[in-house]
Amino acid sequence: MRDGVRRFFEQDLEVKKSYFSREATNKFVYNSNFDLYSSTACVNWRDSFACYMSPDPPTPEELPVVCRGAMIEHWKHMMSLGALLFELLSEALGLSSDMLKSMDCMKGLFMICHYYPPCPQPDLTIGTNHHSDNSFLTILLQDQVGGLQILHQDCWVDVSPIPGALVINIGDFMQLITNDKFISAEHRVLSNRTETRISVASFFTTNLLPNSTVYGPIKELLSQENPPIYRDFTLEEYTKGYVKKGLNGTSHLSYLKL
Ligand SMILES: O=C(O)CCC(=O)C(=O)O
Ligand SMILES: [Fe+2]
Repeated sequence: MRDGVRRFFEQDLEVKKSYFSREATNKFVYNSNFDLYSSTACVNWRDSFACYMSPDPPTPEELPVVCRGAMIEHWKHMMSLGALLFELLSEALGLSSDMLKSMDCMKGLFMICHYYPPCPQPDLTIGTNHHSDNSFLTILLQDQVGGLQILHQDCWVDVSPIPGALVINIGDFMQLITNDKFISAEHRVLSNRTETRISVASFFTTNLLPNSTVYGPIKELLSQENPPIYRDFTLEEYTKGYVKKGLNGTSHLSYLKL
């Protein structure tokens, strides 16, 4: 998969250009900084391409030839791993194992592939600014370069790459529906001077696709001692606000606080 991502970004510029778009609901888009024009957040040192893989998978022809096989293969693995993770998380909440799946938490899979070129002055920029993901869950594949950090007790901690390992992040939607039982992971990516870094983030969300499903804190998790913290929302509504705010280091969760 990482080789496929590299092939896409390192191919002929004219071919790459044909995929460029800022139309966020297009099935496949290639651009730099999705929030470049929508927010005042600082610009990040990376290019990305993204694709809506579920619920309506692209035809192979809709994907770039240099990475289409890898993307389809990776997506299938993400769907089966996602199913297992949602079952385990449901059980961890004391709910029936199919609860999160039955709420359509894995209806949408939005795959984002990042390419972080080396930066001559890494201290003056950042690869990906401080944020938590607008997903239920994100499965992240990173290469061996490093740079990913997670915020733990107000300190940035390196998430050092482990060969063969994936990073699983709880996203904002999971925090919202579990009424803070699970907390979304705040993270960022540093730039480096010498090496290109590649990562693939598989977001379980329908993102900006029309989706009228209304989510809110799961009733079974609420009680008199644990009243709802958040109001109901749709994934589309949340994501629109999230894109507008951009990756500016502040959480969008407070927007839904009761
Ligand atoms: O490149 C990475 O390791 C992280 C990317 C990321 O945080 C994201 O796509 O939300
Ligand atoms: Fe992220």
